[in-house]
Amino acid sequence: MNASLDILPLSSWINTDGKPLVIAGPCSAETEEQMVESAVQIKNEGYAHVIRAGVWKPRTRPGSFEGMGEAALPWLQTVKKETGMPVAIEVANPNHIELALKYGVDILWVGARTTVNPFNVQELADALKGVDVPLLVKNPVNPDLQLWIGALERFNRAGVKKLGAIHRGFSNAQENKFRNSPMWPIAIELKTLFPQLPIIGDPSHMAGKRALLFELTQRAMDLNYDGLIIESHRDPDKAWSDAAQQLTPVALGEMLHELHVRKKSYGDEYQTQLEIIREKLDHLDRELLETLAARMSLVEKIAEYKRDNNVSAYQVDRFREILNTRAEWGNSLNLFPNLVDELFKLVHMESIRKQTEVMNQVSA
Ligand SMILES: O=C(O)C(=O)C[C@]1(C(=O)O)C=C[C@@H](O)C=C1
Repeated sequence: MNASLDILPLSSWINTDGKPLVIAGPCSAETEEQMVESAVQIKNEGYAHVIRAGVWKPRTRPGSFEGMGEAALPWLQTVKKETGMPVAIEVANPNHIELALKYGVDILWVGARTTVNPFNVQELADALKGVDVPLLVKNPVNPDLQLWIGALERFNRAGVKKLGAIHRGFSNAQENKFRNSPMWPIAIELKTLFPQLPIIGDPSHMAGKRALLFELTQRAMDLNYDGLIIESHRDPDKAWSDAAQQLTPVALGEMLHELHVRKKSYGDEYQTQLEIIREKLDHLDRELLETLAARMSLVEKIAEYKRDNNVSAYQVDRFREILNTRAEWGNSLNLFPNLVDELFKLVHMESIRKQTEVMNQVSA
């Protein structure tokens, strides 16, 4: 894909002493007292760099608490005064941006339900022209990487260089363990395309419940995310929104303490050892591809034979047999069953594509 983003590194706009950025705070700003008390407790735990709060809440259905709106913004000024920490809120329209800037909000984020709509995103981007404020863009609710990239591009083209992405997971069509499925490969692909783009994990919205927070947070660290945005409330069970997924500031501190924060690399000796193993991997990958290419030429041979005899490309019985035997072989080699299953489904799809191409070739 031909795309590029001209962005500044995270460390140029916030100092985290080389640690992952931690943005913590209540789902919603409910009262000034709740906001300040939650923020002071978070500050006292010593792990967070930024206090978050929801001021305007996009809710699935009307009637639930939709945020305190502008009234909550002076409370965030009090939070800044009491803690000395920067504050971050979600914005969904140009008016939100204007108010956030008027009240000195330090970092903005765009929610998943906004990222999904390019008209909306463009309006926000236009409102941010000439404004020097860091902006984090949540993934769209649907698993569409292009839409996520499109939103990042719109902001970047409007001149937003202090830019990052928040991975909050994707809406589930069916019952799922997670409130929003992480679908990690989508975020990995984003990072692969834009290595300089900071990625912040949002385990709270992926999890939907406290019990799942740790595994998601650890996974984000294992994938070398640049930071975390986590909901924390002085009294989570009494929270006006997202009660089940919020942690007390102390519980959040305990959870972060348990976390293994991974490094990107580790010294010369480590690097030398790694290079030796990577060389072996290069060799094996090359062999893997040569084997695949040899397999494809046999598949092509079958295609010609099938074409001459007018036989269909797809052979269900043979494909089922392939899946079963390869699953057994994989099992005996200690390979993860999904890997073997998906690999052969992918290889088979390519066989079908190639065979239909060969079989439908108009002869010269
Ligand atoms: O065995 C065949 O008939 C093939 O064409 C090969 C192959 C394969 O890739 O292994 C491809 C398509 C069929 O559906 C089944 C198997």
